[in-house]
Amino acid sequence: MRIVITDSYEQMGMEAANIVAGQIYLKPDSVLGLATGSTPVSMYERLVAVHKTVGLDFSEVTTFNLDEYIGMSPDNPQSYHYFMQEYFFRHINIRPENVHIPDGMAKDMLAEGERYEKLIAAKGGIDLQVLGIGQNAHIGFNEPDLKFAATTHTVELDEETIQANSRFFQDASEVPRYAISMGIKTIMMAEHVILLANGRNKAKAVYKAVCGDVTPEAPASILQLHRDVVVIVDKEAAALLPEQIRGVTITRKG
Ligand SMILES: N[C@@H]1[C@@H](O)[C@H](O)[C@@H](COP(=O)(O)O)O[C@@H]1O
Repeated sequence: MRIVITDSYEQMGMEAANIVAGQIYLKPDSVLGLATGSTPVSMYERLVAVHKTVGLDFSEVTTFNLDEYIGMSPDNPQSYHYFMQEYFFRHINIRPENVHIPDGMAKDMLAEGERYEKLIAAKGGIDLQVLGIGQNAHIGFNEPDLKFAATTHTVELDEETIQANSRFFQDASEVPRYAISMGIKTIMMAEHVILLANGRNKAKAVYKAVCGDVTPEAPASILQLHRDVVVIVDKEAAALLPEQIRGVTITRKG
């Protein structure tokens, strides 16, 4: 794991965008795994800016999003389909047919999970996966569990996640109880991974991901077993990392 601690949320996004842009520069037909939530917004803003200023080309890029709420149609402003259009896809030259997000409206979620996994495999797997992290150390919507979930599957959301995500809804009762999410194995099979976090409320989860026991009770901890992970966190989210780790990390001024 390489840990990058930044001074600000914007800097965190910039560092992540640089890695994504470098990936596309080296491999224009890259397959990206993408995340939603407030964390990656500064990364998307930066990528859009790089696209507009120096023409970062997304025309050959394929994307697979991590997850979607079950029962949410793509035109619902709370859906992850809508989020991705709003913050990223409508601002860049990606081809609509190259954009993939699990279908939260599918009749058969088992079949949808299988379809999604086959699509990823048919594209040769994910080159670079971007992740946020939940306060309970979930990645995608893989909640703390007794085992690591493998492939794309239906998840019952934890109360903590429902409460955390209720800020995007009128109130917690409107937050869907179920989601469809890439599994831990899907994520771990990606060639490169970036984990992003900002804010003091993520410090405990970041500590578990980087320094805690590898356990399905803290799903992000599995990333310690991945061969190429960059953890990019602002200083608030890095607050609980021990000095010796902080001592060997790059602290960028932003
Ligand atoms: N399923 C998403 C995750 O992919 C995201 O990383 C996480 C953190 O969200 P945020 O970035 O808004 O804090 O929770 C959501 O529930």
